[in-house]
Amino acid sequence: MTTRTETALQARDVHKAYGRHRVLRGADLTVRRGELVAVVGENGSGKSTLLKALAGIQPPDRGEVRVHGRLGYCPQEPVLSPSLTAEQHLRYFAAAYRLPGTERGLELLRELGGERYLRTSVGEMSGGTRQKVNLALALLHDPDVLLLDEPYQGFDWETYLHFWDLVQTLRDRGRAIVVITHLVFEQERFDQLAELVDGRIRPRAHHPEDDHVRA
Ligand SMILES: Nc1ncnc2c1ncn2[C@@H]1O[C@H](COP(=O)(O)OP(=O)(O)OP(=O)(O)O)[C@@H](O)[C@H]1O
Repeated sequence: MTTRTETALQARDVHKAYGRHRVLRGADLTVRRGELVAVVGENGSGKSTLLKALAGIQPPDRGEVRVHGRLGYCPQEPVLSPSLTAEQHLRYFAAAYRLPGTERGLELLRELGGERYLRTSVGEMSGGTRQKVNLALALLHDPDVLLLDEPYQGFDWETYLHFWDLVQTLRDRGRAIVVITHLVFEQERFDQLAELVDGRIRPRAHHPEDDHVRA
């Protein structure tokens, strides 16, 4: 039996440098099941670097990352094959995850309004549609911990709202979700605001006056 207080992801004292550029300098983050966390910070503060470290794409130079359960990572730039269709991507990823079929992927694409592009090759898709496929693939295996790097880029307004509904549903089902976002409005959506400053996470208090204001 699992409860919401269970830790789903824990990062301790994470350091990462590119050459002499020390981007992460002791970042700590704890996310529990059923928690939605926003990672915010200035351009270049290291948000994507942190997510890559959490996802294991770019292991930290120092520090520790623990993920409890299955991980899903949606990178900022879609990693898709231009010559394959959305349907083919779903099939290949479903096989890689050993899923019985592509139903969940189809459902996700439907929710995001990308279903009509199932037989379109990725190379012929718009950026927003590519991002829908990217997100559906990251969610395909129903991960316990979801790391999303500005996943709504290129989404039209309606898809953007559907995206947050989807995130809310996953959160309510106990998934732990970390989203990089430049938006500081609607802060009440989030259980934690984690601000990256000088390579460390600084918990940010909720300021109601910031709501409905873009960064
Ligand atoms: N592969 C790399 N090699 C060298 N430097 C890098 C690399 N990736 C990122 N950087 C640098 O590390 C710093 C942090 O980059 P990162 O992409 O993590 O920031 P970010 O907060 O996600 O930025 P943004 O808000 O613009 O997306 C930047 O100065 C960037 O130029």
